Amino acid sequence: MLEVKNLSCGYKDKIVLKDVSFTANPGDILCILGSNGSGKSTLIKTIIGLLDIYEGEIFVDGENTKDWPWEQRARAISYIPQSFNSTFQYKSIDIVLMGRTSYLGFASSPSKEDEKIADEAMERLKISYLRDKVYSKLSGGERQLVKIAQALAQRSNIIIMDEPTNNLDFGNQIVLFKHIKQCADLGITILMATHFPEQAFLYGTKALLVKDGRAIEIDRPNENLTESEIQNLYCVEVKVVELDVEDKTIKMCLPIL
Ligand SMILES: Nc1ncnc2c1ncn2[C@@H]1O[C@H](COP(=O)(O)OP(=O)(O)OP(=O)(O)O)[C@@H](O)[C@H]1O
Repeated sequence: MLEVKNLSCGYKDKIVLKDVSFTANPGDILCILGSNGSGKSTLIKTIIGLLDIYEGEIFVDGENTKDWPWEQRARAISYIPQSFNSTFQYKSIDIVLMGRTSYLGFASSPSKEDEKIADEAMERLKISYLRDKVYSKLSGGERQLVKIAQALAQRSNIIIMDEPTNNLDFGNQIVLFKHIKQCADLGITILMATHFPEQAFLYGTKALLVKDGRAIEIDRPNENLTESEIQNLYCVEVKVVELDVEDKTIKMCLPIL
């Protein structure tokens, strides 16, 4: 469980977000929405400890993370950046094994047990066929799946993704969301920044709307995220329509040109 309380964050000479509070429980998929430059990545980088906190607190399972060493943070929270590539000729399994780094002693290499955990993570995502392929030669979608396997091998209860569907084709976006939902069903807490309100409608159990230095938490976006909130967030006219598909009502967000 991740709790952010009255958080202010930003850079040396600039506060980007003020007084942000939200909670993400096990199994939640919390979609962070906001226009370019609104502060989504800044918030994520602060949660994972890459940026210092100005004010406020971040709790994981009730524990304040302020003085956590990096290993403890890495075991609790996995981070999948917008794009990750490697100039080294790492095999995919090596990238997944990097998820075990926080469990290794100084200068020690992964054990048989670490390899087993990494292989299991790849099997769970049905990507064992990528095991010995060179990571830098995989497609964008395959790379995202390998990074999710790394997060699973890390055995953290929280996975944070910055625009995970960036550069993915329509089919691969759907495949990726199947896997994200699987992780949430395992009780993992997912936070993801996205540029698509539909992803919040379709998959989000919560949404966080980031605008003008503030963030508003919305529970069950499919029911509670409104057309006017989306218009206000992106400063464009949109229409939210409802479709009955099988036994569900699904919301779509259409631009008005
Ligand atoms: N290293 C930095 N130093 C100072 N300001 C920065 C730095 N990185 C980002 N910013 C500024 O912080 C603000 C928020 O940027 P951030 O990258 O968090 O936005 P974002 O919502 O993730 O944007 P996008 O959707 O375009 O990825 C922007 O005004 C940006 O210019």
